[in-house]
Amino acid sequence: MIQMQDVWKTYPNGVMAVNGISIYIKKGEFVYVVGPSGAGKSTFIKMMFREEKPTRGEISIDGKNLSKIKERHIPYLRRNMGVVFQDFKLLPSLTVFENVSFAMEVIEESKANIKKRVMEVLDVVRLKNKARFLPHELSGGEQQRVAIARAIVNNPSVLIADEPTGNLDPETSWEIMRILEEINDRGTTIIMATHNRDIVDSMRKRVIAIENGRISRDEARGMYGYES
Ligand SMILES: Nc1ncnc2c1ncn2[C@@H]1O[C@H](COP(=O)(O)OP(=O)(O)OP(=O)(O)O)[C@@H](O)[C@H]1O
Repeated sequence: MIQMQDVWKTYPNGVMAVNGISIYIKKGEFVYVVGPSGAGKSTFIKMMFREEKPTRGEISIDGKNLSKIKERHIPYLRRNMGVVFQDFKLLPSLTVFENVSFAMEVIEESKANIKKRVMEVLDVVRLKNKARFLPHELSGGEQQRVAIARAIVNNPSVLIADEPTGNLDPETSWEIMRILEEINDRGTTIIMATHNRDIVDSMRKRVIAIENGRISRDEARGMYGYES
């Protein structure tokens, strides 16, 4: 569960990126965040995993107030939140397997358990057969699937994706969307910022539209049991 209460963000240069947003996202929801370029979508999303701090207002994840989490506890918060970006952000000198296992909470885990879990998530993204490949040996869609595997390897309750299909062709984008839906079906909350109108229009999910740092629309789009 994610809750924002009258959240504002002004950057040090004076840009007012988010201007009074309040939202409630239930566990297991799939939410699109849409809006014009510069509307504040990334800022809104970055505050959820404390990449940016709000200037004002409160954000809580699973009942924990983010502003009260001490710096040294942020890695624990991040472990419960997977993040996927437009540009994949894989480590170029590590194999697919290593990129995913690197993100794992390895303390007290046996090598066998790590391998089992990594192969499990590579199976989810259908890349078990490319575990030994390096990122540059993969297509863009495959690289994004590795990034998704890395994001879910610690079983996060929330997966945040900022323009995950931004660098991909339509067909590859649909492949990524099918994988995200599958992950959502298993109970992970998904929050995805996107400019892809086709995807938003054809997958019936909640849509939060942001304009000038405010919510201009919040529609259930047929999501059963949710009223906006
Ligand atoms: N680190 C920063 N410092 C100063 N201003 C910033 C910073 N990051 C973003 N901004 C500004 O905040 C506003 C909102 O930016 P943000 O990246 O949140 O928008 P966005 O909706 O994600 O845009 P896009 O769709 O183009 O990615 C913009 O005016 C942007 O220039």
